[in-house]
Amino acid sequence: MEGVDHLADERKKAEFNVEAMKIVWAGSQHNLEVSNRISKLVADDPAFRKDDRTMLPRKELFKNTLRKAAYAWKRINELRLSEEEASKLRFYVDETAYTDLHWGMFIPAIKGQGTDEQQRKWLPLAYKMQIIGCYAQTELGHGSNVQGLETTATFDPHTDEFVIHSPTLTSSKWWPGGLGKVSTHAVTYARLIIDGKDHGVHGFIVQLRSLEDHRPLPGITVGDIGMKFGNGAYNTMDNGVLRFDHVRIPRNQMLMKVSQVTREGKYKQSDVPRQLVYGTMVYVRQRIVADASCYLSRAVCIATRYSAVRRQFGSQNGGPETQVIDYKTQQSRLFPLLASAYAFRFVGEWLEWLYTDVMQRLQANDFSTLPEAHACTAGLKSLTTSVTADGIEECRKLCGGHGYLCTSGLPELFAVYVPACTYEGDNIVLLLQVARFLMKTVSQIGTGKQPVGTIAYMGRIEHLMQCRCNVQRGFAELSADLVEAAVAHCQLIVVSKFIEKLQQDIPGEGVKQQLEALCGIYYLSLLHKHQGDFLATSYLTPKQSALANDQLRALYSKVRPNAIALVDAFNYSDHFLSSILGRYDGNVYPKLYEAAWKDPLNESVVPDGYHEYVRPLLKQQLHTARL
Ligand SMILES: CCCCCCCCCC/C=C\CCCCC/C=C/C(=O)SCCNC(=O)CCNC(=O)[C@H](O)C(C)(C)COP(=O)(O)OP(=O)(O)OC[C@H]1O[C@@H](n2cnc3c(N)ncnc32)[C@H](O)[C@@H]1OP(=O)(O)O
Ligand SMILES: Cc1cc2nc3c(=O)[nH]c(=O)nc-3n(C[C@H](O)[C@H](O)[C@H](O)COP(=O)(O)OP(=O)(O)OC[C@H]3O[C@@H](n4cnc5c(N)ncnc54)[C@H](O)[C@@H]3O)c2cc1C
Repeated sequence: MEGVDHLADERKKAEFNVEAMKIVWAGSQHNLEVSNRISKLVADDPAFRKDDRTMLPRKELFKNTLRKAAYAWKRINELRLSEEEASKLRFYVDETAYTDLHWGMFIPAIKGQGTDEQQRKWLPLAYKMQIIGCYAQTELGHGSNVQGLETTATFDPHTDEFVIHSPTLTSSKWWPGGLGKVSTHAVTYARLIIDGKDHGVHGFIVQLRSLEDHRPLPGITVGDIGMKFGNGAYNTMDNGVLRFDHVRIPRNQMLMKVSQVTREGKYKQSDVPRQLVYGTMVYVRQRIVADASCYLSRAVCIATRYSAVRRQFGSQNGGPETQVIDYKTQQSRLFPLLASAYAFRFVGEWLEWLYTDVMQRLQANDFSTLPEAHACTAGLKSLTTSVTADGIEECRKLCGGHGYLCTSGLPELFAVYVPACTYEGDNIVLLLQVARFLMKTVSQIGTGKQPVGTIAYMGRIEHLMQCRCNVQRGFAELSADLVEAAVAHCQLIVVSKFIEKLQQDIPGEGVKQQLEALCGIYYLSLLHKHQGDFLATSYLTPKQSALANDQLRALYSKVRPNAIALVDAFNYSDHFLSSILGRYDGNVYPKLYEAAWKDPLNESVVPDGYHEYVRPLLKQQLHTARL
């Protein structure tokens, strides 16, 4: 029935002020107001339609993305949107595009690694989109091992230029988003060679395509790497391949904040750590953590609403069957994900603060917190993206068969999100970085150095003080266990930031109580999952473990009547969710039925191909049957 809210009874059960929770989720009243305004702007504009995305062939899909990106830019300028509003617009348009890499990596790379003079030259062009850039680091042969990159940038003192070259097939740049078909420029990572000496990997601004006719410049071979996983999804992006054949660029196009090459060909390093060349990755990892809660909450919103609509078994005296959300098994799969969405929201806020703090310290030449910032961004990126990708898939299963339909919104959401476990650092490779940081900390505790920040707790673990460890010895052999330790460390950060959030003043009737329940679900479900470890190490007795499980079940019951309101607080429009199962009004069945008839296969009653391939079979069967 149109216009009826099938979830109205569920909404009436809420024991807290949903509007106040919306503010907590958005971060502030101001953020909520901007979100509401921009979300409506996008939803009301047919140019941002996306319900046909999974059905479009690649070329059409890609052209459509180009159209949307150009239109979004036009609207940003017409409406004079601020950076914050433009970024919200990109969020609600909800289509991965070359612009993500231009704004998200190309510009930050120039800002972070370019000198003031370089920034003055390149940033105004990039801000006006008079040049479009990408981040060309990964090669066919190496992604994780950045120091293994093979592209060379050889200084030619006669012409005061670098010669950028791809010496092998495996040195071809491979994967950069926006590179395949759109970017005019790339921040390209290459080994700096001066006078035969290899100075390691550095960033260079290289023009790839003509600003007149968009054709590749001499010496450049460039194209798209082909279709990726899923329909629609990440195929709106032109991930590219790029080869250089002795391409010359002026010396001043090496990004020279961290190290410089003089006119005479002298290599000089600033006082800043060379790891700042990796700074763009730290920035983007932080952004990815902030985004994880958005993707997870979206899937959880769909699965929660549908679980309240869907009924199976349990009818008494001809009454309605049981809502599947009332099954404890459904709750034990769904509610920890709901709790994780909130937990990731708060840890994302904290990480943004940490990143800003580190950047301010770097400005003042204080590099002391850089290793911790690297460990936190790498570890939390790994944890939150893994849980989110697995969580989206779990939400699909929680929706039963209908979750497998593209109209549920979940298959595309999974396909577009799952590469986050790989890009910006493979999740295991990143956890190994955290493990290395933890082992270094243990070795420093042994020398009497007190750990601070997110590792302060290690100083309170008695037996660690007696440990003497060499970071390398046994590291590879024990790396699988060390990765588990790294995950546990990151989970501890998430839990402690959730608890810190609860210590703040949180207005709104019942809001804090709901967040306390979610926080409990978050840590108790982790405790439940890893109870074997806790029991084996005697951190818990079997009795405590059983009590914790009782408490977890009690919290599921506490959250149950509030579940719909807790996902309403994410404040997602139907346009943004793009899911029949997750509709705000819960009017699922008529809309599923209606959508099926819109599928291109149903445009004709007899399908194309029937006469060639089906009818001959049927005729043959008829003949056999007569025999
Ligand atoms: C139109 C309107 C507006 C629109 C707005 C749009 C906004 C968009 C926002 C977009 C946000 C997101 C977009 C996402 C798109 C993503 C697309 C994907 C991009 C990519 O994937 S880019 C490529 C990423 N590649 C990687 O991540 C590679 C992973 N590998 C590495 O990071 C490293 O090489 C390594 C860490 C594995 C290195 O290991 P190792 O060889 O041991 O290291 P070394 O190089 O020798 O260095 C050792 C020491 O350095 C420390 N270290 C390492 N990394 C860092 C770091 N990043 N920061 C600080 N320190 C670092 C390391 O710990 C060692 O220290 P130690 O010697 O132990 O003290
Ligand atoms: C959708 C998408 C977009 C991307 N966009 C960009 C972009 O814009 N710009 C760009 O430069 N790159 C981009 N990339 C590339 C991306 O950054 C790399 O793919 C990523 O860093 C992983 O590197 P890899 O492919 O070399 O994986 P590999 O390192 O080859 O990983 C293969 C396997 O080996 C394991 N492994 C690797 N090293 C170790 C180790 N030391 N110890 C234990 N196990 C290990 C990994 O865990 C993994 O299981 C993108 C990738 C994707 C999928």
